[in-house]
Order: sequence, then structure tokens, then C-alpha cells
Amino acid sequence: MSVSVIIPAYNEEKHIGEVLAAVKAVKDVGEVVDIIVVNDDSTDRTAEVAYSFGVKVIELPRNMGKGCAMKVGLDNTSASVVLFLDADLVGIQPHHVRALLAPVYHGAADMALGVFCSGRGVTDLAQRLTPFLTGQRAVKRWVLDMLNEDVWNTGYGIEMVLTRYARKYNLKVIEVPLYGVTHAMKEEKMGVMRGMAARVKMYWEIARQFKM
Ligand SMILES: O=c1ccn([C@@H]2O[C@H](COP(=O)(O)OP(=O)(O)O)[C@@H](O)[C@H]2O)c(=O)[nH]1
Ligand SMILES: O=C(O)[C@@H](COP(=O)(O)O)O[C@H]1O[C@H](CO)[C@@H](O)[C@H](O)[C@H]1O
Repeated sequence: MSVSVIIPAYNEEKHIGEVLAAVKAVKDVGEVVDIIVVNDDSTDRTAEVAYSFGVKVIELPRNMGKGCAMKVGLDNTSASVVLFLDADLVGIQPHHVRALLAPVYHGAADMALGVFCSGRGVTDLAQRLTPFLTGQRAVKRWVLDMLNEDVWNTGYGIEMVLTRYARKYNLKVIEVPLYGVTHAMKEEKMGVMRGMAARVKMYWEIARQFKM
């Protein structure tokens, strides 16, 4: 069974190297066939850092949002298991990547959700309250192929779309604790004002999909 890791990335030069190092270590033992970074029109060195890891980099001509970036990655692989990871993870190790892939790869789950634990209080809490919003998600390819094309245009709402789909069709979903992992928060990456504005936009994109 083939496995692809897809990493949507927008202005993540500081953190994407750590994510790629962890994923590459898994690829080097042959468990992952493809690592795809979709550079969502970053204005920093995100693409340059990704190229330096020798992975596939797809450059979008304009900023299209998280969901679109994920879909472009998906369209560029035929792997039967896909692992989506955010590019701003901190503390991610090869064993976390394997822990997310294993249940889906071995058939124990259709979807595995990575949930931060013992990383940082604030991000642990956010994910404990809303694990279904996580960007760390291993999924069987056929699940993704069942979705309508337009669901990918929902920006950050895509996580909610995937969660709703799994509930509707009673898919096997499991949560995988990612011990010691956290991520850079928007306010840390962009500064307080721009970060808060980006957060409001994200909540709006999620709320639009919150129709159970
Ligand atoms: O327009 C965007 C916004 C975000 N991202 C990527 O989507 C992932 C999750 O975004 P972000 O880190 O902003 O979300 P958070 O985890 O802070 O909610 C990260 O890898 C981002 O670089 C993207 O590809 N395009
Ligand atoms: O954990 C959360 O509440 C949000 C926001 O994270 P930050 O406020 O930037 O720490 O991040 C998650 O939700 C997004 C929408 O579903 C996902 O796209 C992100 O990958 C995920 O980290």
C-alpha cells in the first residue's frame, strides 16, 4: 500500500524544515513513497527550504487557502493512504508520523486524527476541546475521492468537512496522541494584530461548515 504525505504551507520557513526532517526519516525506511509540499504562494523562503529536502514541491500561483492546497497535493499523488500534516509543527518526530499512519495503513481505521498532548498547555487544550479540527490527519484515499470537488474551496473549513463526512458515513475514526508536539500559533507567526485577524477568518471558515 502506498503512502503520501501532503504538507500545505503558507509562510512557514521557520518550521517546515523540522516537519520535513521527521517525514523524510520515515520515507528513508521505505514507508512513504511521496512527500509533497504545496507552497500556497508564500512570500518567505518556504519553497526554498522545502526544495533543500529533495521533496516534491508544488508552487501555487496565488494564495488559495488550506483546503485548495491540500487538494492540489492530492491531485498529484495516486497513493492509497494520505497523511496531511501542517508545516508549522514543533516537536514532531518520525515516531509520530508512524503512529498516525499505522492504524490507517493496517486497516484499523479509515481516518486517524493527531491530537497534541504534553506539548504546550494552550495548544493541548485547544486540541482536547476540538480534536476534530486537527490538521494532522491520515486518511484512506477512497474517502477523499468520495468528496465533491467544491468542498476543498473551504479554506480552514476543510477539517470540519472531513469530520462531518466521516460522521455521516460512520467511518472508523481514531485519535492518536502526539506527545510533545505543538505548533506555532498565528499570533506568534504573524504578530498579534495580523494573527488575531487571521484567527477570526479561520473561525469564520470553520463556522460556515458547522451545520451538522
Ligand atoms: O492560506 C493558507 C493558510 C494556511 N496554510 C497552511 O495550512 C496549515 C495550517 O494553517 P495554520 O498554521 O495557519 O493553522 P493553525 O494550525 O494555526 O490553525 C499550515 O501548514 C499553513 O501553512 C496554507 O497552506 N494556506
Ligand atoms: O487548534 C486550533 O484551534 C486551530 C488554531 O490554532 P492556533 O490558534 O493558530 O494555535 O488550529 C487547527 O484548526 C485548523 C482548522 O481546522 C486546522 O486547519 C489546523 O491545522 C489546526 O491546527
